[in-house]
Amino acid sequence: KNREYKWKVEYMHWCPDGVDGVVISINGQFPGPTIRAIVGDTIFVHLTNNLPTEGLVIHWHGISQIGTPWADGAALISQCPINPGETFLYKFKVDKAGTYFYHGHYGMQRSAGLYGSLIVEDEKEAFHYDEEFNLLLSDWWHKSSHDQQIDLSSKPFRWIGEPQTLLMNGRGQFNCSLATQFSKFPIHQCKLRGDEQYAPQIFNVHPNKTYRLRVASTTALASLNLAIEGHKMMVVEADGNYIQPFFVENMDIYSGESYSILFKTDQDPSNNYWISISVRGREPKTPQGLTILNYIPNFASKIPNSPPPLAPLWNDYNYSKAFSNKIFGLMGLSPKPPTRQNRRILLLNTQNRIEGYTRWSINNISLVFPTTPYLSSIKHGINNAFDTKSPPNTFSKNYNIMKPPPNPNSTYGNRVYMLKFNTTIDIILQNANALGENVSEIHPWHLHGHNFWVLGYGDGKFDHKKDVEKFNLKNPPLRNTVVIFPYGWTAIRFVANNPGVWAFHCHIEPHLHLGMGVVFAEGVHLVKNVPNEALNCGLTRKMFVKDKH
Ligand SMILES: O=C1O[C@H]([C@@H](O)CO)C(O)=C1O
Repeated sequence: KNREYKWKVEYMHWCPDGVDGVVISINGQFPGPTIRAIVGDTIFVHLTNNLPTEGLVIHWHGISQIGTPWADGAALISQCPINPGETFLYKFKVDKAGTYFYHGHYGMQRSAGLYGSLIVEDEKEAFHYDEEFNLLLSDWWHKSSHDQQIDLSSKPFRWIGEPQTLLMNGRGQFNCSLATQFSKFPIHQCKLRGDEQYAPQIFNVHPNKTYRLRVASTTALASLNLAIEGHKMMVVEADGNYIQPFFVENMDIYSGESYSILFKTDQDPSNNYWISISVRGREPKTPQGLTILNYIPNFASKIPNSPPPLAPLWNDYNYSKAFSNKIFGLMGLSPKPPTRQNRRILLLNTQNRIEGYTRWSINNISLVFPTTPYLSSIKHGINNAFDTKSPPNTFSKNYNIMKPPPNPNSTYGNRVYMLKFNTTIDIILQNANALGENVSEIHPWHLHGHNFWVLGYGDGKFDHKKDVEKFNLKNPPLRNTVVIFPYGWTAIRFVANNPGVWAFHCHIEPHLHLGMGVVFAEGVHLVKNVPNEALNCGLTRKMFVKDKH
């Protein structure tokens, strides 16, 4: 079935957390409209950019874009930014059921609120539930994304700091709390009618039923821990892939990830319960995000009679690792990886300086985008569009990942990893110490155009002998986003079988902005005609776009 949408994107006054602000809206909505489709459908989004002075793209996070790499919505990789006033057609097939989302992929437009949910239903879902809810998680700053962008690009560097508020479906509370009576800090109880833009979305449930919660995180920065007070969660889907179901009391979710969980409303039906999200992996300065699981027929205003769930300590990384290590592919439904790889690429993640600017680098190169999108410059052999030398396949064996870089200087670059079509690629993401002593941060890495198998995680420096032997080739989960833990490594495998050019990057938006990503190209000669509307910039503009005047 074809599903057709007309979207207008513009700035709009909005009050996501009780403080007046400005968001990027779609058709007057924040978050943007939810797309619901059935596997096999074709989506048509006619996207009009009504931002007065900025280009725009939208990335369909988790959709493989097989045969339509120009619709991936990664600015200057798959297409030119859509100019103000212009309309671009995103046309792509949703070929895999799952919980997805979409978001801006140019500058810091995701931080500005350009996101929404994309749900692809299966013809017949593999598990039973009575009803489902959708929960899109994000984080919110009172400083505008423009100011943040300028801060990050300043000398001396100005970090954006922690978010003011965590949002659930675009709603949070900054000046008040739903849980004052349990709070250690003096803060007002929220007095809400329920129709405020920042009033929490209440989840209404009937006792003794099974619910599916589809949860996705599009945070700009925060890693989160999600809990439903008193309710065990069975995790059944990760990034649109079946996983071996397992039970948890709370779960970590990193930016770029999505999950489905099933829970039973088997608690005392005379009470309501908290649904909470809390910051992990960075010292929290942001209050917990809260809403209510409302057992019908209780009033939604009935505050639960115990405090909100206590999150694990922000720096209890063993707790986070234990969660990640519980995720396995579902036997029978989740495909197995090829047993051998053709190429192994090691990517060292470091924080660096370039001419006094603070940047993130991969194998000592900090990514900057060319002015012509890679997809068309590679397809048409335009070889002055970017640096066509091969980027480094690895980093120095002697690099001490436990210490700040001995020489913090790196360089800007826009090279591309050319992957031989249909070969199996292993990537080892190696974390290291950042610029400060004894600091190494969490980075969730997201791959466009593919799912990959997560073969393993480890502490310290990756060892080509011992660690490879421990790879899980039996039932690794398929994902499109995976985290690297502080001072650790993560190994993934994928098959380079999707003609196109694909970004692979840290999903923390300011980190991508500061260069934390790489670009892969594969089978570009097989890519059919890229629509001219995607080429209206850089060197392709003169070659392919006819002047209308
Ligand atoms: O990119 C980052 O910069 C700061 C800090 O490293 C320097 O201020 C931080 O916490 C990041 O994640």
